[in-house]
Amino acid sequence: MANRKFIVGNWKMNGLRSALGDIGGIAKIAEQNSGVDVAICPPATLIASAAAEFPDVAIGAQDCHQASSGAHTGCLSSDMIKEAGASLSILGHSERRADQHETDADVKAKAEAVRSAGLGAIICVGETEEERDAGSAVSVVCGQLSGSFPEGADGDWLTIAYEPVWAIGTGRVPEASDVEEMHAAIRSKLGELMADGSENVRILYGGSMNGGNAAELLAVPNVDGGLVGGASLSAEKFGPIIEAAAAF
Ligand SMILES: O=C[C@H](O)COP(=O)(O)O
Repeated sequence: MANRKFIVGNWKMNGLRSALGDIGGIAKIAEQNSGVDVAICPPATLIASAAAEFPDVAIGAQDCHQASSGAHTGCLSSDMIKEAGASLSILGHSERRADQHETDADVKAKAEAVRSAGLGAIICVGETEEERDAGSAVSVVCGQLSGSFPEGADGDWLTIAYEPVWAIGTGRVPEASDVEEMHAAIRSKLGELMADGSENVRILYGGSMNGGNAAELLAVPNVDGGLVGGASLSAEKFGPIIEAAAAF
């Protein structure tokens, strides 16, 4: 499984019903590049219609509450996103860690809830610019990974996304050597955290990936795909990334 690239679009808080056509366009490109796994994570309001209209592309959520039900106004459970048609959820994105104060413990609980529902999880980790400048990027990211890691995980449903916070939406991308160092550290940490199957966990890079830099980033050892924000919002921009992944 780890030899198939995985390209995931995170639409964040973008997209009304009028954007469903873009998902259709992306689904078509995904179908033409069947050697790549592709998923789109639109806002929760579009999950059901996207999943119904485009059953051949994986649709994911951007978050999920750790509880199965209860007094959590505005939140969605893993069963709810599954019923809507999601097959996976992004968890612990740095924007949620910052804006909603999500902790590693929250992300771990969310991942366990997602697994219980039979969904895939993409757990996000990444350092701030200050942490990188201080030389602590690898220890920060490995610490986040350990703290966010679900109990007893095997490799089949789990993906890790390394997203340096300072590269998200900025047009700045780390040196390939820095990406290589971090992905190797994550791979090694996964080996410590998992009894077996760690080699099957895909590690995505995220942060200003686009059609112009995707091939170089995807060629870095242990980069098994991409988690793409701004460049996933249209088939025109996302297509070249999927096509770059298909070349591996
Ligand atoms: O989840 C996606 C990432 O935050 C990357 O966003 P970006 O591609 O707009 O930099």
